[in-house]
Amino acid sequence: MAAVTKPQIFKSVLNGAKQFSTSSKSHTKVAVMGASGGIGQPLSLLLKQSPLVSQLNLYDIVHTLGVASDLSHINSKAKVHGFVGPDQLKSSLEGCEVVIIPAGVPRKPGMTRDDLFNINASIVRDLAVACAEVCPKALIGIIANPVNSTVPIASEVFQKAGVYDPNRIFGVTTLDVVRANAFIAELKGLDPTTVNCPVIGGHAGITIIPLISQCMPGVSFPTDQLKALTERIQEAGTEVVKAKAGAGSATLSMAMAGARFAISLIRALRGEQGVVECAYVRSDLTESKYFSTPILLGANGIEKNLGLGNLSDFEKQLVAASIPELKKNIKKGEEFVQKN
Ligand SMILES: NC(=O)C1=CN([C@@H]2O[C@H](COP(=O)(O)OP(=O)(O)OC[C@H]3O[C@@H](n4cnc5c(N)ncnc54)[C@H](O)[C@@H]3O)[C@@H](O)[C@H]2O)C=CC1
Ligand SMILES: O=C([O-])CC(=O)C(=O)O
Repeated sequence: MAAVTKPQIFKSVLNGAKQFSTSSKSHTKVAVMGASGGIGQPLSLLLKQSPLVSQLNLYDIVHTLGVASDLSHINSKAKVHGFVGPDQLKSSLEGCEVVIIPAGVPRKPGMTRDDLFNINASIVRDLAVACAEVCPKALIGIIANPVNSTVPIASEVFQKAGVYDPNRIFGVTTLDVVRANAFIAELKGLDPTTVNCPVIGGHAGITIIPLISQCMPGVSFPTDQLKALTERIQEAGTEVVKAKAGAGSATLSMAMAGARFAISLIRALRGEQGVVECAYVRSDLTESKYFSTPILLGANGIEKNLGLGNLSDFEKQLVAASIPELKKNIKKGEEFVQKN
């Protein structure tokens, strides 16, 4: 596998503008759909702080005018506009080059991400219909769960509308990488901002596959510790759902991960070379039609899929185990759009 670049750590989320002296483009209009929610608000705050964002459109079915008013008092460059309710959906997307979608209900203890399908599938479908009509060329990052199905849903919607470009639709799995980095650093006593562990597959349970053998800097663990660490990364979302005890799932770490991903898309849009993030995308690298791998980002979204790299036997087993689950999740999403 080609080398994964140094992780786009949080510092660069805020200071990224310094890296853009070669770029001709200086305006990036970003929409956050579901901007009033647990993820939407801190994600919008982080994007408002980024000098790379010139306009931030906040869409939700409730409360966006208040969130937009609040954020607009921050003395950073981005102009903030609030849009509320379906009547303002299309105008919220006009001219947007990056659209991030955290709209949807979160889990409660005892639920799987797939249990969110019945509510979130139609939310993502309706937002995707609007994107396909208003900003079909935007780079779209889908946070709403179940990501394994919502990305195929959005893709089918774009396909139906005749504007599908598989290079522009991403399932945001950055939080899995952020967690893997944090947990590995904790176990090895490393500076967490210097660790980069690719995480491939999907975004639910056994489909989350950390490639600890490809971690930079190199680390190794005895077999039992490797298994326990892998399972902790796979179940980290559930760890937060349990700790929040009915008050939702990860919001703050997801906001940071979502901002990192959005800023990476913008950096690539602006012509920066070598921007790499793992993301769940249309893929022909495995038997699963969508699969997360490290992606070299460019002005048109996926510049190059960097692939799975050399897997250990343990990781090969994890990939094999994930495929039937991914196929099931993907089929469910595709059939939802075909039937509805
Ligand atoms: N990809 C990932 O790694 C992660 C994904 N998630 C997912 O993100 C989603 C959002 O989580 P939270 O922000 O905690 O939930 P939340 O309930 O706090 O916020 C969701 C927001 O979406 C809005 N919304 C509902 N229907 C909408 C529609 N049709 N159009 C626009 N906005 C709409 C709600 O009004 C609310 O403000 C959940 O599905 C959760 O499972 C959460 C953490 C990590
Ligand atoms: O676990 C959840 O439901 C939310 C999520 O996707 C995560 O935290 O990874």
